[in-house]
Amino acid sequence: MQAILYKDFQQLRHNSAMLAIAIIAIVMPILCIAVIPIFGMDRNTAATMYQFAIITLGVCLAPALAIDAIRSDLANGTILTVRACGRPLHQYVIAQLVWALIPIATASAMLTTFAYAIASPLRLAILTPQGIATAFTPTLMAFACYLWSICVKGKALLMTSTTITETPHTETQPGVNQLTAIRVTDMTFGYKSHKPVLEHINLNVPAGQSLGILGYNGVGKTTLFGIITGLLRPQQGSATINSSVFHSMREVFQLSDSGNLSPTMTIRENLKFRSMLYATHANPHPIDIQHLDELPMVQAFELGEHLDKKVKDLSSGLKKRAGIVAGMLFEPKLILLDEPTNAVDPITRQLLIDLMKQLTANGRTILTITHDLEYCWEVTDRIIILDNKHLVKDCNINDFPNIDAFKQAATLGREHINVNFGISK
Ligand SMILES: Nc1ncnc2c1ncn2[C@@H]1O[C@H](COP(=O)(O)OP(=O)(O)OP(=O)(O)O)[C@@H](O)[C@H]1O
Repeated sequence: MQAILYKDFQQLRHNSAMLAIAIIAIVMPILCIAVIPIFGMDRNTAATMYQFAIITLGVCLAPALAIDAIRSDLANGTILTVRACGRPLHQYVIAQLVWALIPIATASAMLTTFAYAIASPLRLAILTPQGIATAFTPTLMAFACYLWSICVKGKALLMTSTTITETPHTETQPGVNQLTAIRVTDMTFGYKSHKPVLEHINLNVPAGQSLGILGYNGVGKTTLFGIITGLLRPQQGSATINSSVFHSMREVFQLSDSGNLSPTMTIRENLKFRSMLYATHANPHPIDIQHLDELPMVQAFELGEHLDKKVKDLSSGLKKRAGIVAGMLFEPKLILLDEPTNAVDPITRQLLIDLMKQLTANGRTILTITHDLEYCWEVTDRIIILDNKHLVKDCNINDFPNIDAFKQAATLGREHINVNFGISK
């Protein structure tokens, strides 16, 4: 809960528009009450000013706290991070409720006390049931905004489910009894009920394997990741992560497009937020926040000089590097990477190849969605290809005599040669 409140506070602090609204929400009502004794207002005018002050507080502060925080979390992958740290989602829901209600309830109580103390015409009005109800109006508005956020904006959040469960052993090759890391069984999924994106997918990923997931744009690769991590629910069949291999979601890292980083926070603040989420009684400081620039992973990806930059001010490649480092620092055992080499420079790409080879040698299970066939050739043991809603190819990298044969298989023999673009000579 402390981590979520820390993140909400940092996000508000860095969002100048929201911060300005929050300051207006506090200053305006104070001024409205302060002018009552200065102008010697009568009881009726003072009561109107008081109501105006309270409504201003609610209208400005309630959406800024209750709606903005949850909407940002859904957009930037914070929900993924919260799930990945293995904490139950209800802790997130409660933390956001505290963030939505406590500051506004405190501000209302202080404003009412201030009005009672300095505006004598208001004293009787404040002590009536109607006066007390008025004082609670901003809190009720914040609660309504919070419910709206959770039910409408946060629907995706409520739909998530845990896919970590006991999965029986299977023989992946005759005579080889290997632990299954991920099993997808006869899975069908569509964003609309009668329009499947993936149909009857069966997939068994043994623990310790590096699997490449290939396929044309829009074929459903990212969707498959969403189903495996429980962010999307299959319409038919199942997808499970084996709890005998991965004990909780904190051992699972998924690199999403946003890198699961809050764009308004700096890399350092994002790492501190994650560190707070991953903290346990036994290990209260999973990473050394004070000496981040000395961590080998931070040094390897040359992030030291960028630690105090806001994520939204980073280039796409740096964002990707920061996202990878933010996940890897917590030593995940199951790594799901969505186009890791997208937007990175050749040096970082080579760094990623070396890192993935070391992690595979170290027994980690890695699933990589990629269009970078040379990267795939270097780091994966096996590839699957999705096409036209189905899993159409499943083979070991060793099955190909050379990279050209691999590339031809990976593109399903659909290279376009001598295409007419209609460009006039
Ligand atoms: N939230 C969503 N709502 C509705 N349709 C969606 C949603 N997300 C993805 N889709 C659709 O589902 C299909 C599969 O999308 P997905 O992102 O899984 O493809 P992909 O294989 O990862 O593509 P790419 O290689 O371009 O990243 C696409 O047709 C896409 O338009």
